[in-house]
Amino acid sequence: MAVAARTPLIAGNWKMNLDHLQSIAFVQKLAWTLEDKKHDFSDVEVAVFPPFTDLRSVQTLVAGDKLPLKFGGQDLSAHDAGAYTGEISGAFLAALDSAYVIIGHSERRQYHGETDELVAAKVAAAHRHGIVPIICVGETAEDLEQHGPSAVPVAQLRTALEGVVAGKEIVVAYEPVWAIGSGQAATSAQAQQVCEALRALIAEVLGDDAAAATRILYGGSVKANNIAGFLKEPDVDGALVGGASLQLEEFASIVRFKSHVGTL
Ligand SMILES: O=C[C@H](O)COP(=O)(O)O
Repeated sequence: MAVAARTPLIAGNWKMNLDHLQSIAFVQKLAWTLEDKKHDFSDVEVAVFPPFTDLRSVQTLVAGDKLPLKFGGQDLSAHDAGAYTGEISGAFLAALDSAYVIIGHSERRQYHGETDELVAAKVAAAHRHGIVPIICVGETAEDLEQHGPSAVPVAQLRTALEGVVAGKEIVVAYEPVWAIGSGQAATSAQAQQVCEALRALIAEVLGDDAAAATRILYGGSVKANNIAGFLKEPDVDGALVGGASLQLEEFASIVRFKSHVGTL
């Protein structure tokens, strides 16, 4: 399939790490490090996903210092307002200038019982508030053994796409559950195989133009020493990084993956 140019996106999911003071220090240092290395943010986009309690601090810093970093929430509510204790509305994330929101991360599915249907409702909520959802899909080791590499992620995405508002941007993150935090990343060929299947599904459901424009990220034990291998694959457009996004130099090196080409 001929694809349009897609700006790579390196997204750092901090999970439940760094409080609001630590977030300010980290974002400042990350911006300085990338500026020092003359990183071109229009060439490779960078986004961080702090805990909710950090978002206002990060927004204030990014806006005040006019930093070219994007940021967003790690989740949002399917509801917009009301008696939903503990939930965070997409309206609140939008009011803090969140560009993106992560939806359906495997840890939300595993520890909070999130279903594909709820993920679809959250995708719709993100689009109602003008936030680009990063829709996470991925198979467990058991799924892989029983159903092969693409069946479960494709089925998860098929349902999630029911929440998409026509014409609005999405990002998809393929994260094999067995690769998350395990130190055992998928091979770039494995990532490509599933990302290609996900792009074919997007073409089937949303059309060829949407498929060509949609960025598909790989996530799962991404490090500075394997990122360039993933990004050389035609259907991998970036990475959703967990543990390594908390290590300043490592994350900055992942962002600068183009400088690793030739070291593979
Ligand atoms: O959202 C990020 C993923 O869960 C990957 O985490 P990891 O890079 O620590 O394996």
